[in-house]
Amino acid sequence: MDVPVSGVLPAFAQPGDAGADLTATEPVTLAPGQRAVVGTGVRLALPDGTVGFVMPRSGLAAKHGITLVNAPGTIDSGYRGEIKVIILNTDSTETYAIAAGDRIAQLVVMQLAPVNFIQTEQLSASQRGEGGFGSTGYASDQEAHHGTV
Ligand SMILES: O=c1ccn([C@H]2C[C@H](O)[C@@H](COP(=O)(O)OP(=O)(O)OP(=O)(O)O)O2)c(=O)[nH]1
Ligand SMILES: [Mg+2]
Repeated sequence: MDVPVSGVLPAFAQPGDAGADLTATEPVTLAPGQRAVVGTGVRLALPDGTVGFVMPRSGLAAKHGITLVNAPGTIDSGYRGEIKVIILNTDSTETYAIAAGDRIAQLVVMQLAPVNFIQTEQLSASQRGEGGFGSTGYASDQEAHHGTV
């Protein structure tokens, strides 16, 4: 799909990538445990029926403990403001310095199913039923299928 962009163009690093990289417009230094809202300079007009998700970059996460507080951040199709990244340094000892132009997150655009929420008295039956939160067990050899929480 074509997505009109004003300002900075998100860029795919490789053909086939799901996420297009988002870069910081300004330098930011994050002390251990500190978060910051960082501009990307990207403004989009996502087509109706699509959503953008701002996702962490796994390299920054694995090497430096950098993640996003609200991962994934949701970009509504009607949003025309600057995409911002709510970045967090989870490392307990190391400060992390972001320079202007550094790739700090990635944008994944997806198509949505149209949804109408309809109030009802009774939901259809399913095999899972109300089971969740580990109801099927935690590992292949552990107590699986022991019912609901
Ligand atoms: O990581 C993010 C998350 C959101 N947004 C922008 C785009 C999105 O469309 C808007 C609102 O986001 P969300 O609905 O998650 O925030 P909210 O707290 O519910 O705000 P609102 O009342 O404006 O919906 O903020 C960003 O730029 N970056
Ligand atoms: Mg909202």
